[in-house]
Amino acid sequence: MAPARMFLGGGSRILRLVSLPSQHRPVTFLSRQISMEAQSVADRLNSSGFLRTQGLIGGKWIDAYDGKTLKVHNPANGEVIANVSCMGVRETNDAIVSAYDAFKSWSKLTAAERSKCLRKWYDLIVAHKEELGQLITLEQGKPLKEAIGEVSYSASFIEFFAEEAKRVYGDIIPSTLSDRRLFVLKQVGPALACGCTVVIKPSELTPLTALAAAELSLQAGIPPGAVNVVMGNASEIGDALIASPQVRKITFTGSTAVGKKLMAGAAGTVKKVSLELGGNAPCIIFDDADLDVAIKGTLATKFRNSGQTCVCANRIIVQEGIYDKFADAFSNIVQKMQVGDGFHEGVSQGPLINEAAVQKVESFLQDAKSKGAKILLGGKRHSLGMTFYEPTIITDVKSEMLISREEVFGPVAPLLRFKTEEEAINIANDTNAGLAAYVFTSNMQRSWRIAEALEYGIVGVNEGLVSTEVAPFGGFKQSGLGREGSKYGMDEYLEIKYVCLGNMNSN
Ligand SMILES: NC(=O)C1=CN([C@@H]2O[C@H](COP(=O)(O)OP(=O)(O)OC[C@H]3O[C@@H](n4cnc5c(N)ncnc54)[C@H](O)[C@@H]3O)[C@@H](O)[C@H]2O)C=CC1
Ligand SMILES: O=C(O)[C@H](O)CS(=O)(=O)O
Repeated sequence: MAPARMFLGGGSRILRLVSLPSQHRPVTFLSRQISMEAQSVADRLNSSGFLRTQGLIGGKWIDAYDGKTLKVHNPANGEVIANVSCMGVRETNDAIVSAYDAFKSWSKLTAAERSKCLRKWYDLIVAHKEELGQLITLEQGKPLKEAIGEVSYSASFIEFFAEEAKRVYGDIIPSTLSDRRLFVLKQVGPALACGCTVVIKPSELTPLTALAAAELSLQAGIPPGAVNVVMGNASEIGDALIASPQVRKITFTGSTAVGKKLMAGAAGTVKKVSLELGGNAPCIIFDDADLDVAIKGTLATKFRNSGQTCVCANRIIVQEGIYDKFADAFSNIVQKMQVGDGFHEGVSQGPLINEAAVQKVESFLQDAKSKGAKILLGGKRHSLGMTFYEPTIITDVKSEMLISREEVFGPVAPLLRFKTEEEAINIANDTNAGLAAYVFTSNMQRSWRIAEALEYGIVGVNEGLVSTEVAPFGGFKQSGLGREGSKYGMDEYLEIKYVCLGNMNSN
């Protein structure tokens, strides 16, 4: 059985999908240009062997075969944190072979043996959550407290699946004929937990966290080749993984556009595919909502990671009776948020990941204003410069505006207005996305009606932070395929085998 799995997606997210070997080699390097604060953080991480800059193939940290590197920047100040290996097809194919070879032994361990390795990895990650959090803030920009929280949250998936792996049960099927016994086996499962081996491609914007996690997973005793990490030329790597018949499963986290490309490519070798794609979350607020609860929940879902998560509220749809009151109260809270470097105490809004992200926000706001939207708060680049953007609220937003049709993936809260429950549902469902949705109401019956009517894989009722390892995470429509986390997450990595034991009446 060909085992290798491919993971594509954001750096720290990788923690949620897999477990990652090392020869302890002094990690070379750092750019001489980064600022004092980031410098001291980076130096500490470097000296602790945490700052890995090479790819991991067959348990060895290696440079790109042609020596090419790519720069990883600190989005808070644009400075180079590290130069990491810039890999392509050849390295990817070698990583696939490593994973394929490692599968033969790794998959033969019992679930209990694998579970021990994963539990050790979980313990190491938790023991180093400060360092991993610092890496996330360094390369992605989010506030340190939020970054450390993300490490704990991500690690909880390893803990969960280490346990869940031991509960992959099969079935006995009552036979229709007396001379045979029928049963079902379930084989292989979330990533390493159930015996898969993996090739990981973290985002080229945030590879350091995934590499550090691989360092820790090797220390946890996961055998060489079970986990491989390659980064660099995204489409080259992706195409190599997609084309290989040895890769039996693709799990991708990223934009719907790239997800569609990978899904199409996977057809060539009939690979299993899990896709965690783009969102366009509605956040519906009824007149009867507890205003404080609605404000708190909307703030949490809208501005987490400066609006750069797939489950961030993208449209805030407010019933007309509470619209003005909500807009004023929400604006009063949002304007108090502190924008700045994620390492600075009190900062809740870090920079956007890159200039392209800022330009996307600006184009969406331009479109909205040209169609009648009004800026209630913010609406321009922050005085800090770089890719910092002012937390923004716009009103009089309509469904036909770009900001309602696509995810802004930034700190912009568009307020739409509705009259009736039916109108709210129609507005909410009027999109190709279907990942997360939120509703705030004090009416229990209404909350059930809305939750059932919303075409979304995740629904928060009177809550803006709903993600957890124990619940299925994934979307309807073009937001993806399959589920991460929960017992349902196992099914994405399981092959179901039917066995018929015949000739049972002979001695
Ligand atoms: N559903 C979910 O759980 C999540 C979805 N997302 C979505 O991801 C998007 C934002 O993330 P981005 O990194 O900007 O998305 P992106 O699609 O540009 O990049 C995601 C990953 O795909 C890789 N990639 C890009 N082109 C590729 C190709 N041709 N072949 C193979 N790999 C390729 C990138 O290197 C990166 O690692 C948003 O749409 C967001 O909603 C983000 C987080 C979670
Ligand atoms: O990377 C993301 O956007 C996450 O999938 C969202 S969450 O799981 O952190 O809520």
